[in-house]
Amino acid sequence: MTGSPRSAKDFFAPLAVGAPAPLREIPARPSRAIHFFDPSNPKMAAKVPDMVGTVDVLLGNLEDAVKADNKEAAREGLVTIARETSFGPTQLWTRINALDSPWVLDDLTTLVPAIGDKLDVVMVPKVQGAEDIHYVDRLLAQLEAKAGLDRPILVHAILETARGVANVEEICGASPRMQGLSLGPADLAADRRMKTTRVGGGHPGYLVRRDPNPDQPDAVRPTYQQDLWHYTIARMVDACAMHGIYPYYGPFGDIADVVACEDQFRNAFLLGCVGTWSLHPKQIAIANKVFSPSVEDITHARRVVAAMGDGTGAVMLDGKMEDDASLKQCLVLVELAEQLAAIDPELKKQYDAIEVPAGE
Ligand SMILES: CC(C)(COP(=O)(O)OP(=O)(O)OC[C@H]1O[C@@H](n2cnc3c(N)ncnc32)[C@H](O)[C@@H]1OP(=O)(O)O)[C@@H](O)C(=O)NCCC(=O)NCCSC(=O)C[C@H](O)C(=O)O
Ligand SMILES: [Mg+2]
Repeated sequence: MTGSPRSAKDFFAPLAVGAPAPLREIPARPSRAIHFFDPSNPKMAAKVPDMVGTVDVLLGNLEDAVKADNKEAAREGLVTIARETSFGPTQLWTRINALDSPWVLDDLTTLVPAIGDKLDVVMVPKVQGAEDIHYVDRLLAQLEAKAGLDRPILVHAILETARGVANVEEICGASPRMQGLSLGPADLAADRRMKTTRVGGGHPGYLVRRDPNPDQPDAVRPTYQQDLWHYTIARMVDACAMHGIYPYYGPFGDIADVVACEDQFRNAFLLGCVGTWSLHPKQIAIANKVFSPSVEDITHARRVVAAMGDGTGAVMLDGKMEDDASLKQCLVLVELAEQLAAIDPELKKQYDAIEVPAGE
């Protein structure tokens, strides 16, 4: 039957006859690094098979950073790579072109029939509001039905316009396909008319200065650089948590500055993000390190879990109060460690070696 009226109760109904049923819950699959490659670049494409298993997500990028003349080659290159590669535990994502571009329709109508059974997530750039997700949602359902796919392809939105940020909650709740959000700091900075020309990361001019000391009015007053992206990432994290989907940092363009890259990734991890983008092979190890809880954190978390017994009341551990709420914080880390250990043997070894003294 077609054309039946839709109500809120139909949120989880397929949007096309024959399309797979939407998922009720987005699986928490490890995605510490979403590694971008240009499928039209032969050197990058050649590296993809060997990267399987070393990174949680491989993303064939079709949008910005792919030259206009190479758009078709990138699309076809991704089809070839997807068909010829066995991805094992590594997810395959793509970033399609913007919804107002001349390429996006061909991106979706080519990729879904050709490699829809291998594609886990479609990343949609420059999402402005729920209407953009509704468009992609329906089109994907039609294409999935036509291709006879038996599981839905998920959708990930990049937050990179002021309007997108203003509509972040409705974007996250626009479809059961919504898997997560990434920050697009370069496009967002331009759209907001911010005055940084960097691709993500901080800026030395964005700072606070210590008050003058009346006793030493001429003394140097230290300054403290602030995080330009704190507000946006915090909004993303809340909107994603509210809708049961996953927030990610985005690109860190200063490939050479591995120290600041690690700092930016860690800020996002601490605020609640589950992963980030990697633009260059050397950013993968940084992301894997930062988005995997440390042995020290897991040791502490497990000690709290053990000390809290039935999970109620308050206890003292190392001079600090722990209670029902801090137990929940620790469980976030313990659950993440379990998910990562299931796919990362080296981490599993480290986490398994942790000994928690009984009876604390
Ligand atoms: C940033 C790069 C252009 C740097 O490339 P290159 O100068 O070639 O770097 P290296 O010489 O250090 O490379 C060493 C070898 O590694 C290969 N390589 C480089 N990058 C990748 C990669 N991403 N995946 C696989 N392999 C890679 C090189 O080919 C070298 O190989 P070999 O010569 O055989 O040793 C380049 O890294 C790059 O283009 N990265 C991806 C950039 C990208 O995807 N940008 C788009 C996302 S960011 C964005 O869109 C902004 C966002 O939307 C926003 O609005 O904020
Ligand atoms: Mg962008």
